[in-house]
Amino acid sequence: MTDQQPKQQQATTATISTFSELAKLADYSLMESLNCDPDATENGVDHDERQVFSGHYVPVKPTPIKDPEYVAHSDALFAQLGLADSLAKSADFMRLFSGDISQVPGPMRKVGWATGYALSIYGVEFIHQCPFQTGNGYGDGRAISVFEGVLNEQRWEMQLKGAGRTPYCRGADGRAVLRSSVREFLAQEHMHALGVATSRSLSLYVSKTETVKRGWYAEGSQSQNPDKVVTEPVAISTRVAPSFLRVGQIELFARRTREDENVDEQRKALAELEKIVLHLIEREYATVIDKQLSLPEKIILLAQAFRDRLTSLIAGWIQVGFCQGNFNSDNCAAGGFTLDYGPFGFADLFNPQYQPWTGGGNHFSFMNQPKAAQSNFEMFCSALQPLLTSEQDLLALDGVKNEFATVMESKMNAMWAAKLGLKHLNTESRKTLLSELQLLMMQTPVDYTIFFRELSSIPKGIRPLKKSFYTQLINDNAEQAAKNQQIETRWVEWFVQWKASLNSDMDSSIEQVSEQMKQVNPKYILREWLLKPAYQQAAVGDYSLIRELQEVMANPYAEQSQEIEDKFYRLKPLEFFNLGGVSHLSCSS
Ligand SMILES: Nc1ncnc2c1ncn2[C@@H]1O[C@H](COP(=O)(O)OP(=O)(O)OP(=O)(O)O)[C@@H](O)[C@H]1O
Ligand SMILES: [Mg+2]
Repeated sequence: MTDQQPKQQQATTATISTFSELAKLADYSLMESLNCDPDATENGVDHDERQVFSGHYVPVKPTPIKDPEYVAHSDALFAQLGLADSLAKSADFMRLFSGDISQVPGPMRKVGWATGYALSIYGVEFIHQCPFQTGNGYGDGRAISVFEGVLNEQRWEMQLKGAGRTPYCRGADGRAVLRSSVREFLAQEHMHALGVATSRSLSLYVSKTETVKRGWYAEGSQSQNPDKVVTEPVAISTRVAPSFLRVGQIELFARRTREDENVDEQRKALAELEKIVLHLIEREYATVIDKQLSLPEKIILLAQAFRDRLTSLIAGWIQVGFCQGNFNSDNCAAGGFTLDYGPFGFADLFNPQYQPWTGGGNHFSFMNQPKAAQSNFEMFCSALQPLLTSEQDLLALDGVKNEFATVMESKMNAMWAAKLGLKHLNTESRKTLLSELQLLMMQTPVDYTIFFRELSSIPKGIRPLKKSFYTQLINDNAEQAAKNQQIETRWVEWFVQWKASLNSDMDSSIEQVSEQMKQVNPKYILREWLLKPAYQQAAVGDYSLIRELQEVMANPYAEQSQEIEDKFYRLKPLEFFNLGGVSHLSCSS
């Protein structure tokens, strides 16, 4: 027997197969350094909207959904956490993750918590839009964390979404509907499978009897805004991440340091800011920032490390065709991963201005995401400033901030180069190769995923690439035919240039380069028109499409069966163009 075998056996026996074993792993020790809202009721039955003036969190008891039914769980995340699959349908587990925390065994607490955060949109602070005109009403309006603990040597937080009102609910119901919960549940795990950092999906339960009303689109509607009120079942999905700290949260405490003229209040606010920043380091950056360093040293390293993660994240989004849609600072995880799958979308057509959310505007569109991230990063750096006093430290932080665009650009270049199978895009001719490709993709237009996947096979000519062309969208008249001919000629020229670059970079076999390209150019992507039938069927109790999407989208870079290919590796059907709820959507809740 080798050394390896006993270890593997140990890993198997470490599986958590009962709820009480999971509960035993609860560990709130890091939270103890944080401040609880002094005005909160201790048992968390605090569900009315109100201003929260201070403290890092508010104890809140979730409101369970009525008659919960199991919809889905992520077997990939269960395996990573060491949870047995059988738990997902067990009574205790289901009770908690459908919102009933009243019966959990210790050391788990019978109360959850919500956090406040500030909001800035594209670098502009939003304060007066909160119901109290102070900014003290913004925060987790329907997200409630219920567990923090160490599983498989990593600390995780588990957070219910749609578990009822919190003091930050701003008059809303605190619920999430099945439609948006299915979208978020599937997208989170798909994103992980795509290799892009993200919060994860644990479980999804729906109520068999409780519904809420939401504005949505009538069948076949092309309206921009919802034109119908629909009654939808409520659901609770649970997401899991090392923490749910957002840029907006750091901003909130920084803002408070300059709000009050009273020196004592300022000092208190500064202490709260310092605590949340140290907590962020502990939760998200403990492995890269040494505990022994001084506060200013930690802060500069934190800014650098977050910049590194955030720029990689955005390059990852562009790589896979993802548009977050609403990339405000409150939807920007300070750990540098994807958070809040509300108005998101995976692009069918390549369009730099792709923006699935009708309320999002151009500034959060597909290719503007690097800029949106930069605004969030700048707000993050400004929020750290009150903790630095020396000129030298402030200059160092400014340096980290100012280099964002350069770092972002180099990550984008590396990402495009990888998608094209090239080693770099550093020369002028390579840059032209990329810009001409982007222009051609728009003018043709092409399906972003299918194009790069077909290119990854390194074809001999452009014919296979045409599989990605949306020629169906183009009018068939003489003028258009002439244009198409010109575009075709430009494609051929582009292809010849690309092949020449590929050959000049090639130091391994063509098969190896093709294989590498297939590792960054997914074959399967969670398109909105695939999600729609899945949540529609789920609303009538049929979860089979959700299961199928879970399986297919868990292996987005793999070749799968012919049947799967025929069904999922397809251009967007014509009837889905301009369709409300598919091509575009209003808010997501
Ligand atoms: N039905 C609702 N009830 C209470 N609050 C809500 C509801 N829908 C949205 N909110 C709150 O409005 C704010 C903005 O909504 P947004 O769509 O970004 O959030 P979300 O999808 O609920 O949140 P998250 O960022 O936690 O994924 C958030 O603070 C959110 O908690
Ligand atoms: Mg949000």
